[in-house]
Amino acid sequence: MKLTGVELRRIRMPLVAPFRTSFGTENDRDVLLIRVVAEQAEGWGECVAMSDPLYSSEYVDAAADVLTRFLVPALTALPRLDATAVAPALAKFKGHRMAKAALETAILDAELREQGRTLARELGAVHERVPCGVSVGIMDSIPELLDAVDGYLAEGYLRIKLKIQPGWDVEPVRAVRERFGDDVLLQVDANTAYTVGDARHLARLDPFGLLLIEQPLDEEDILGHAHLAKTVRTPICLDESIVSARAAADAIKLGACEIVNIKPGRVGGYLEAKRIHDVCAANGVPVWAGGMLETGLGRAANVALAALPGFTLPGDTSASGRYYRTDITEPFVLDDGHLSVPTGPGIGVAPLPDRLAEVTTASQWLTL
Ligand SMILES: O=C(O)CCC(=O)N[C@@H](C(=O)O)c1ccccc1
Repeated sequence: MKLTGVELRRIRMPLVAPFRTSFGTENDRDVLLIRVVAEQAEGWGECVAMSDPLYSSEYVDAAADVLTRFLVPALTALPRLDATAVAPALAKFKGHRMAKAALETAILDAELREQGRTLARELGAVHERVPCGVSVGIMDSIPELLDAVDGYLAEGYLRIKLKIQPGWDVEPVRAVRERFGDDVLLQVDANTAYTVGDARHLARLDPFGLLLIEQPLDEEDILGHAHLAKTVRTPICLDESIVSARAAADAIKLGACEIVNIKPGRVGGYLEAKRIHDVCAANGVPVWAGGMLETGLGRAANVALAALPGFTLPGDTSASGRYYRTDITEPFVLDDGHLSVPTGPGIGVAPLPDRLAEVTTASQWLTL
């Protein structure tokens, strides 16, 4: 593929409601999109970095900078450019996996559009629609939480994920179980808010039949999670810790997790995400698709990934309306608790020009 130009497009999308996690509250998303223009087609990628380095070390301004100064120039030096050449060409730059993922996705989207092939097919998808879960933030009160969960269950979500932190964990889980019963698929996500000294406290979640406890400890505390697994019966799932297929293999071998949340932005792109899926499948470890409040662009690609055979748990692949009143693509709408895998070439969706213009805050054209 011959690139003729790359656009860095910044958009601001208000959330339908504040989204609170153990590391902060999001009221709107400042999103960096990448559009690559090749001779035969163009492609889009969404950078999932947040505005502040609170989920991981990455943040949007840094992603825009590293793309402009290092990542995009490195690609223009390549004799032959296709999606599989991107990660090797960028490997010399340390970290910045979300920025790298967005660029690789845009190249992959353009390449697949040129060939008339879908991302789902490219990754090895085996389903045409995927079961959807929903992530529920930390709330000001238990009644407010129960109302939110009630609404999501009424919308048809097949799995509830509750954000937890010290002081908001056992009681909210108990309240949801008491109100909605034992059959609701329920899991919790701590976003690294606990320490291994909290093992006995976290074991108090065991009686509630949770699917998993997601990332209770620091992302670098792999052995801490392995130790925790000896005290807590509920399966441990890792998110922030799993930054590559190698990290997944190590964490599994060390007994640090029984389940993995795969987020393409966190691991450097959809090709690495597929490799993590394969490593987990080889070890009998179920995976599910995580989310980073993506617009319809990232959402489309995540739904394609979630259709791979090893994705046996509902993901955070919620409808567009979970976060945005109006998406920048045709909205993803829940149908009987599922989202359909896009069938168009590439990621299968593109921004609606008028809608994109409404939310655009900046645009930078990188000539190559
Ligand atoms: O449904 C979604 O897209 C969000 C799912 C979700 O809870 N994401 C969490 C996470 O830690 O997994 C998150 C929220 C905000 C920022 C980063 C990550």
